[in-house]
Amino acid sequence: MNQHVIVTLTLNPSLDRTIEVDRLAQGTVIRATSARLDPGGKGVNVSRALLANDVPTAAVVTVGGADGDQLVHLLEADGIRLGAVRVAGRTRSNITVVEPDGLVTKFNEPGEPLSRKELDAVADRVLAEVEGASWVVTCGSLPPGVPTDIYARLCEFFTAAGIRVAVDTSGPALPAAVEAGPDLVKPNREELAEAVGRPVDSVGDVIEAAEELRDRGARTVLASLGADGAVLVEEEGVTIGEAPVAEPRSTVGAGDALLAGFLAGGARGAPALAEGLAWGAAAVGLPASRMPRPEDIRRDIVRIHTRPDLGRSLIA
Ligand SMILES: Nc1ncnc2c1ncn2[C@@H]1O[C@H](COP(=O)(O)OP(=O)(O)O)[C@@H](O)[C@H]1O
Ligand SMILES: O=P(O)(O)OC[C@H]1O[C@](O)(COP(=O)(O)O)[C@@H](O)[C@@H]1O
Repeated sequence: MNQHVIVTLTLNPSLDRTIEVDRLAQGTVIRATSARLDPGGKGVNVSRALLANDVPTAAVVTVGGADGDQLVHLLEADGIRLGAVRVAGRTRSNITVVEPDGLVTKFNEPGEPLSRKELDAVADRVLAEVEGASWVVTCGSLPPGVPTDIYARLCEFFTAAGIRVAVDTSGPALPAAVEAGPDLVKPNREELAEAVGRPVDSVGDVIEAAEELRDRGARTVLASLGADGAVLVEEEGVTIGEAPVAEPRSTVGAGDALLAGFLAGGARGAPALAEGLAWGAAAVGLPASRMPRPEDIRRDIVRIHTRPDLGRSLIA
């Protein structure tokens, strides 16, 4: 029975290698103080977070080469319901360097091209998973050469089939998907600014940009703003909140945890934004891209602003 499963699609997943260093300095040899390997990619992380919190999920991913085998191995070890589509190109590795104050520097590989036949196989695999699903979550960057409108086309297809679609992507794929009328988009500040073609410097700017994406087709916009929390703009109005983290450990995957918590909250009838903020904050307090478990999540730190200051400048 597939009822209420949240299906994620990651066309460009990764092995996420995270190293912690005392200080990042270019042109020197730096000894890492710790190293960790996680399965990665935005949809993969959303599924990992949902699974860790007992929300039914399935992850569809492309996998290639020995690194693809390792990705499958890591996800199977986690117990994720996996739709792995074998492709010719090697699965990429993304490297994150974390400094003691939680400052993150990321090196994301572009990934390898997917052929038309491989894309058709991915679409077939998603179709096999989605029957009766509550959401399809299409996530992450597109590998080189993949048509920019692929998320838009998937969105039109699944929306017509009565399945809600969430999109978390960057670059030209985001505005293209917005036009296709997804139920939810989750841009971060940079992605939002790029999508509207102007800077987003204050909470008021975020709301204006999110409203523009709604005018263009997105039903709901969940804009994530790092340490500034998140802004939800939907038909019912605007909700703004944050969940402060005293000692950030790693922000990698925080956006994915926010999105997973938001979807899980909605599915459980809990206030979705508050749940997303609690999951996002919990992810920030954990090393590398570790996804929070129930015992990591503190709902008491979430603040929903009833009288937000719309002129407030964003932190960074
Ligand atoms: N330094 C931080 N302190 C507290 N929460 C944070 C911090 N960084 C990120 N978050 C939480 O994680 C969410 C996603 O982070 P953000 O950087 O906006 O997204 P992404 O990871 O997609 O770029 C934020 O909306 C917020 O809830
Ligand atoms: O597809 P992209 O944009 O290159 O992002 C992939 C990376 O994003 C992550 O999903 C982390 O996401 P965020 O830090 O943006 O929340 C990593 O697991 C992965 O390495």
